[in-house]
Order: sequence, then C-alpha cells, then structure tokens
Amino acid sequence: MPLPTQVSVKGIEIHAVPLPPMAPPATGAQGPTPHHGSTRLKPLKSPIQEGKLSVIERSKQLAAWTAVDEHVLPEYRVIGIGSGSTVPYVVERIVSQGAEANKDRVFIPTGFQSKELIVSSGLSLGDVDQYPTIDVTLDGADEVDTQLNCIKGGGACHLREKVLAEAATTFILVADYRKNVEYLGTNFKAGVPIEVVPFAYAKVLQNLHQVLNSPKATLRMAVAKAGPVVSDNGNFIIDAPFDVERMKEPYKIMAQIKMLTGVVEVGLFCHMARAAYFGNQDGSVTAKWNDGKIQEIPATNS
Ligand SMILES: O=C[C@H](O)[C@H](O)[C@H](O)COP(=O)(O)O
Repeated sequence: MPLPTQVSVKGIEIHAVPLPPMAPPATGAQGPTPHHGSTRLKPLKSPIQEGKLSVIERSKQLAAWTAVDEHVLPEYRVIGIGSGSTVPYVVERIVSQGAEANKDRVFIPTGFQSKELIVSSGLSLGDVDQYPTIDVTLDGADEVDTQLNCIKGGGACHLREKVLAEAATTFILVADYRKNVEYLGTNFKAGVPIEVVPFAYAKVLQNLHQVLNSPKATLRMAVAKAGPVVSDNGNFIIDAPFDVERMKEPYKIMAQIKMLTGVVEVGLFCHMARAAYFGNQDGSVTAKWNDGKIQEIPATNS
C-alpha cells in the first residue's frame, strides 16, 4: 500500500517530499556509511526558517533529521522508534524518505505513543518479540553525559526503550541542546525514573530513602488522573534524585537500584548509545560518539 504523502502526527504535519541529494556530512563521522542515494533529503528549511517552530522544537527537529539521515540506511528493514517529544521528528524524516524506501520496512515501537505514531504515519508496525534484532533504534533522552550515558523515562517508557536499545545493532539518541551535559542530573532534576511493580512500591521507596540515600525519591503521580502514573506495562514509576557526585557514576547507581526487589527497570542507560545528536540554538547539530569524538555539523542555509 503506498504511503500517504502528507499526514498529521501529534499536530505535526508530515510531508513526503522528493528532494535532491544532500551534501555529504561533516568529516569525522563514524558508524554506518551515510546514505547518499536518490532518496537522500536536503535539509528542509521551511518549518524552521519560516518561524513555525520554537527554538527548542527546531533543535529537536534538527537532531532527529540529522540522525535519520546518518543512520536510517536504505538497506535497513527493522527500525526501533523511541518515545517522547523528539521522536515525531524522527518519524517525520523517515516518512520523507518516501514510500519506496519504507515499503519493506517494519517499525518497532517503545510504547503506546510511538505505536500510534507509526500507525498514523502509514508505516508497518511490528513488535520486538517478532524482531528481537533491530537494525537501528532512534530515541530521545532526558539528559546525556559525555560518555553517552543517559537518563530516560521522563515519559515512563524506559523499560521498553531499554529492550529496544539492547535489541538494536545501533542505538542512537536525539535531543535538544538542553540535554547535552557533562554529568547527569545537571538540568534534569526530577531524578532517575524507576519502574516498579505496584505492590512493591512502598518497600522500594523505603529502600531508596534509607539504603540508597535518595531521601526525595517519590512515587510519580498522574496529572489528569487521580493516583499514580501507570506505565504501558501496568507498573508504577518512582523518581529518585541523587546528588551530582553519585550521578558521576551512573552505572553504579543503576546496578544498585536494579538490585532492589520489585524494581523492573531503571531509567539509566549506560554504555548503550553509539552516538547522540543534539540540535543547537544556532541551527547547528553536535554529534557525540561513543569513542569520544565530537562532530560539529554547521547550520545549513541551503
Ligand atoms: O519515557 C520517555 C522517554 O525516555 C523519552 O525518550 C525521554 O523522556 C525524552 O523525551 P523528550 O524527547 O520529550 O524530552
């Protein structure tokens, strides 16, 4: 079935537009060979330069589009789609690769939001139990440190997100400039999201307070519903802040939390991402790689 050329996802108009080949990316990039085929897209200036998006939204879009251009290669067939407000731009750019590029692909969601996004974009939906090996997963993050460790789960999706990150041959993060930090917890103060089975939440909270020294750990409460946030898996979410010194060793904290009985998954992703793309306020994109290389991709006016 041909893909629609224009759809609306979460209020964002998505257009499939054939465009001329894009200029080669800045040097120093690693990873898969970038896609320079006929479906390669020119960076669109329309929504950004026409002032339709705020600076933050523009930054998210830039990060997402650049990451898709670099990592969603024509030969890829199984693609993981993450959660959050940056991911619609990932899907937007994938759709823009055209119906031919997407006709034999299957897209694996990390939760309800990305499932809806995939379906409403006319893309084929699969699940990780059918496709336990994924070519590339692209996902947002709440914060990313210099080692590409990140906090995820601000939207309570981190359990499925971690499964899809592990299943992926290449795991890529996309975010705006506010998420690009030296140490986790710099700007994202809510704490480490922790998914717990409901009947164990009080004991996990007590252990976080008394054993792991996170006295402000709290059960996440819903906004438009009485009671706690319930994840797509039927579990509760605890947010546990830790001081900056302890956040300098995220793997250690992650392991300690995960050992608490009743914890299903921890929203700290350590040593998982191959690269993280950050859209900047000036229209440039910073790409950080897991070998420590940093690539500055200038803004384009073309
Ligand atoms: O649970 C939610 C996910 O981990 C999101 O990817 C994360 O919260 C970042 O979302 P956003 O791109 O909206 O900041």
